[in-house]
Amino acid sequence: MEIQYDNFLHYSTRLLMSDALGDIYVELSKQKSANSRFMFTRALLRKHKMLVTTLDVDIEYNHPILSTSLRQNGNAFFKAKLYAVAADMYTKSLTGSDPSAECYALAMANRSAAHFHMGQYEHCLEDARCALVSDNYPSKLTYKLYERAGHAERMLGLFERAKESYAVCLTRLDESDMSAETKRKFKVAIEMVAAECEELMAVQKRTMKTSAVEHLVGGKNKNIPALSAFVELKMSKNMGRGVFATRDINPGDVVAIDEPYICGPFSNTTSVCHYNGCLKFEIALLRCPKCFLVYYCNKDCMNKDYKDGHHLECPIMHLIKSTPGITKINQLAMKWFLKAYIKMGLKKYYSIVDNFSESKIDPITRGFDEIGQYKSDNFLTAYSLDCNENKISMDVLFFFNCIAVDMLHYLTLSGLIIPECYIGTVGASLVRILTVLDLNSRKLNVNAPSVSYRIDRQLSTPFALTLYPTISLFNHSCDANIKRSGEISDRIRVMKAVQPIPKGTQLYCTYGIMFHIHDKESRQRVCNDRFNFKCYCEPCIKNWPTFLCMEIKLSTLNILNSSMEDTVASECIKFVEFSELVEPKDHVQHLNYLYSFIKLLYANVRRPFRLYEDCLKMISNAHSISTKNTISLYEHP
Ligand SMILES: C[S@@+](CC[C@H](N)C(=O)[O-])C[C@H]1O[C@@H](n2cnc3c(N)ncnc32)[C@H](O)[C@@H]1O
Repeated sequence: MEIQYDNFLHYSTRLLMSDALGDIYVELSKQKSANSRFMFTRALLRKHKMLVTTLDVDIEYNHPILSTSLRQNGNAFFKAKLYAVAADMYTKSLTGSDPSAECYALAMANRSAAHFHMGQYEHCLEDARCALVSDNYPSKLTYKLYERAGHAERMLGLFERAKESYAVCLTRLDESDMSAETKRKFKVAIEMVAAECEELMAVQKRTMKTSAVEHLVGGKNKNIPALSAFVELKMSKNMGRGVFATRDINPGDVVAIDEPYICGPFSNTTSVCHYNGCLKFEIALLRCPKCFLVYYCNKDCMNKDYKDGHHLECPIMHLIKSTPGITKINQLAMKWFLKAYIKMGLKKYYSIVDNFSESKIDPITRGFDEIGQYKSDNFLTAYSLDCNENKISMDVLFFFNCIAVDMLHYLTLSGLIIPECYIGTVGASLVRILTVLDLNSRKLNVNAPSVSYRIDRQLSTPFALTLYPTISLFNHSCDANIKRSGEISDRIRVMKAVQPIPKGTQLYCTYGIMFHIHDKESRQRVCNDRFNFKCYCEPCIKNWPTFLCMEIKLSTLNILNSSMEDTVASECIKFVEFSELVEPKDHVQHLNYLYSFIKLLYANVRRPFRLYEDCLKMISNAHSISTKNTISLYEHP
């Protein structure tokens, strides 16, 4: 099996070097419960001194005299209008100073001014914001930073934000040591630019596109509010629980609108707010002034995150980032654990995870609350999602236990107090959280122009990792009949039917593998290696050919209903003409035509059939640009 975890051999190699690897996997498999597996692993890592003993990191930077002199050199270059050289000097000054010291904040502020003069408004904002969160920036100069931030925002077209910055600037004027007359003139100038922003905002509003609001077909499901009323949960022999249609569902129908239970940044992204549930894009985020590793769109998110657990996570961020496994999953697991633990308190958290026993629950009602509701914002719903804890091999399970031991140990060093009698259960819960995320977490990508402020800065990479508990109920098919709709950066995820789904049929999404692109062997390998299951979808069972080997012409072999042959043949000719004439960006305007064509083929042609797959692709692509992210989650007509 291909291992996708970083540093997978980290723990086993260290044990091997201490001559202690022995029969560890056999011993682990003998442990009767998840708690005892965790305690066994913890004892082993402790015995072989594999746990860190201190949170201290050796960073040698605090040369205030050198820093100050470099900054003063920078100021001289700045005065001579040599802004690039000045910025370089300020950077050198920053390198030598303690991030919590005044000289650091001053160098940052001065560099923001240099960036402004070079027309680098995004960098200017980044630096200005960084100086503003410092407790040591002189308050008599704060108005200047807000003025500069406002100017940079105005240049970037962020008029509303600029107006806010100017407003704060005016409130900080009293702290300045300007003369009364200078202050008066300064105030008039700021009020003028703020009024200009107001006018530009009005123009922006007039030219903004109106957004569509999505609704679940048939309204909300009574028991699973993020799903449509036209579906139900049912068990199937090969796939466990799954979502089935209780009425005919048409292409374009919305079948799920889900919000993440938990979400976090994808690796070191610095353009999206790290606070769970925000994920707002910003040009210049605020950095946590202590760990410098977490970014926020504003102070409110920073404060909320601190309360949700960042105060415990902050001193150990550098350790979490270097823990083996998948860093972003480890980080998300830590976030999830702290959020739940802090919200519920130790006793309640302990009792919930201790009472949870997957084997004792009816699989169909797993994750439902006491009043029969399955809600994506509920801890137990997310916690009871399908995970591979009982399917993964012992070496992988040992690896996850080691990560959980490390993470819990960091937390105790960071000040979390967990009595010894609770450690086994709490540690085992962390292993479960890690495995749930490993199977169910999804990437949130970005490649849409609307999330990038500059055309030349368009991104196409994952920016967040998320867990959607209701969408995780959908099983996979290499021929998905539902797909996500809207921009791929939308936090609220909308799933729409892309094919007809007759009553009684299962709704399938894709876990990233599609029959028309990947052959059966490679699909089965990914399902097995990445998700630990053997795929039982129709294309796998019937070994459907990939796109290039697919039937392209109509014949008696693929026509299901001979009385419809002529109609289907003439519609196919029209469709080919359509594909040649209409550009992909315009398919969205022809969705009703595409829906009717795919319905005609679904009823009359045996699959796989090339034109059906072409039409399916067009529908999926059109869905990905046909909606915008103003979606009301729990409101239906
Ligand atoms: C995200 S969960 C889907 C919901 C899950 N069936 C449940 O009972 O809650 C993923 C798991 O469903 C099963 N599964 C999903 N798609 C499958 C497929 N095409 N063939 C076989 N099993 C599948 C596998 O056990 C997989 O680990």
